[in-house]
Amino acid sequence: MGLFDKLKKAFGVQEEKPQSEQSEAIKENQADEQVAIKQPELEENQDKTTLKNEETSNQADVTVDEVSEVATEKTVDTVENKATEEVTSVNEQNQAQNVAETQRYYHGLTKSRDGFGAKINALLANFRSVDEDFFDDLEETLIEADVGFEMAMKISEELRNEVKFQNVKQKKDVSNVIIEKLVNIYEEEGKSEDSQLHFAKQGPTIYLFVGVNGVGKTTTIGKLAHRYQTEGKKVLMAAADTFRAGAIEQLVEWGRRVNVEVVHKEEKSDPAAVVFEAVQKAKKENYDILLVDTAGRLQNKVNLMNELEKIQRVIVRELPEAPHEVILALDATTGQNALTQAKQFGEVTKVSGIVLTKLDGTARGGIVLAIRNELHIPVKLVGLGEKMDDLRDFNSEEFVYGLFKGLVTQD
Ligand SMILES: Nc1nc2c(ncn2[C@@H]2O[C@H](COP(=O)(O)OP(=O)(O)OP(=O)(O)O)[C@@H](O)[C@H]2O)c(=O)[nH]1
Repeated sequence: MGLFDKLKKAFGVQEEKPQSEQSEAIKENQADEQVAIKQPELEENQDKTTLKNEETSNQADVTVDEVSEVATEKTVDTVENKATEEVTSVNEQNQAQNVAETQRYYHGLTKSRDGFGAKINALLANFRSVDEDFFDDLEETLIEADVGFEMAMKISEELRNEVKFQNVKQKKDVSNVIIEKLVNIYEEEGKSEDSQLHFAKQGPTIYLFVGVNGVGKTTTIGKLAHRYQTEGKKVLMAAADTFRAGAIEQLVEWGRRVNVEVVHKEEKSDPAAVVFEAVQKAKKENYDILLVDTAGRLQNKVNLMNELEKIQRVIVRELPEAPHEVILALDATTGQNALTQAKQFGEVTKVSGIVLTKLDGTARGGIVLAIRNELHIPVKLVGLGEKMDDLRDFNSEEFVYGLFKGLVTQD
């Protein structure tokens, strides 16, 4: 089933209620709805549970082969019950985690969802017939929502065809077709995208963070350090943004807050020297992961390129497979500016993934679609708030649900 069909199926739950009751029902029954959204996964989990139960029960049969029949029945019963209880509890935990994840995305994308919904509704309210003026307005609306110029043109073109072939007759069909196109193009473009964060097979993993000041790079590094530290990993950070004294202090402060050591030197020292020291320490003292903050001065591209090349040379000399990720931090609230920054950074270094920060603070979540369609760099992490655990692995489906929930209507 395609992503849009899943979306329709998931949102079908709301459609059974009258329009006026919907918003109240959404608030009250959010948890129920999240479970409904996850139904295919639930079914899948239940299948797995049955499988596991069958395996456990087979193992139990072998164990009790040599004992008396009565004892056998009792033992099998106990083993089966215990196994079922254990699997059920794992299942419940998974379900709870899925619901929590859906809710995070849903809340984190409130501004974007409302902004996008309002734009589409305003557009639909303004036109009587689907004519050329409508298509002009549609293109403008989509560009304003930051889905990107190319995508806006593509959707407008495809909608023209649908209208021509009479597949679109009513207003509600129009908004469905717009979202269907957005979702389908987004899904199609992401087929070969790898949104996983990669780790070293052995020895320390190194992530290099790039991005201009103020985008939330240091905050992301701090949040990630906290995540890995909580998972029991040995984490180290390197303050290789030596250009600004403030940047060093900020990372040191994060280190204090999350109880992670930070390698740093004085302001204006050679960033590659900081990285060299940090990599040596990570190797010698068996750290699992090293997170490197760098200065993102795009104003002087040649300097930036030289600096990043030197840092990477130092890393590769010590650990030939590293860095395992070069992550570009982009601020979602800056819209198209973020795309421009990504293109410029792409010219100076090979970026393996994007962390899109402050997604909770923007009404233009469409930027995620534009990044995929125009840049082909996977978004690997998203910032959905200021709290430490508001940094999430990017989940494409949750994102689409969170952005379009309530905008799709049933036939
Ligand atoms: N709402 C929200 N705020 C965020 C998020 N990520 C970062 N911020 C805030 O954005 C502001 C700037 O973040 P910083 O980490 O200081 O930005 P940074 O300084 O780019 O990093 P430097 O490149 O070192 O200058 C801070 O107030 C953060 O709390 C997010 O996902 N959501």
